Amino acid sequence: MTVGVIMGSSSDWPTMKHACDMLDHFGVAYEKKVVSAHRTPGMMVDYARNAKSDGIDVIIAGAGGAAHLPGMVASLTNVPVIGIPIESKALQGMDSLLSIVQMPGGIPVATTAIGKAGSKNAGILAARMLAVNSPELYEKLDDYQKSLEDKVEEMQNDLN
Ligand SMILES: Nc1c(C(=O)O)ncn1[C@@H]1O[C@H](COP(=O)(O)O)[C@@H](O)[C@H]1O
Repeated sequence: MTVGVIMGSSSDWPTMKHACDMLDHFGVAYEKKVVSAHRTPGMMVDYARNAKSDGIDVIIAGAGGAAHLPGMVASLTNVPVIGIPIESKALQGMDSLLSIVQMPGGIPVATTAIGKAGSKNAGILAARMLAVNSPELYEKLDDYQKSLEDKVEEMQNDLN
């Protein structure tokens, strides 16, 4: 059970880190790599074509601007791809979002929100996908959900 975390540039890491933090939290194994559809197209094709045989069950792909990486990877494998739109400087990530979310029918990418929260959710979503075959992981996700309830209760207590 391994997640492949890929990103178009190391400059995406401050955002992508939040997905990895969640995978760490749930004890899900992952590998992380810089792979770019634009700068390393050959490497991207090899990565996506070999993902299944390399034991990768879910791919989390983050990219910013003309964010073609998640969609291109999804076109080359049937391993599910979660796309994270990185918050770009010029257009605040709207360019990344629209590049990732508007896939043509037939090649799905599960697109998250822009930036940090999206990245965090990508990590949780990958864990939820893997939990289909792991009661132990499902239990950890239940515990996490419960911890969110506890946090809200604390918030309420702070208000009182
Ligand atoms: N969107 C893509 C792809 C791709 O989609 O293949 N490769 C790099 N990039 C993005 O370019 C932005 C700027 O990269 P640099 O900071 O390296 O100049 C990054 O957000 C990266 O994801």
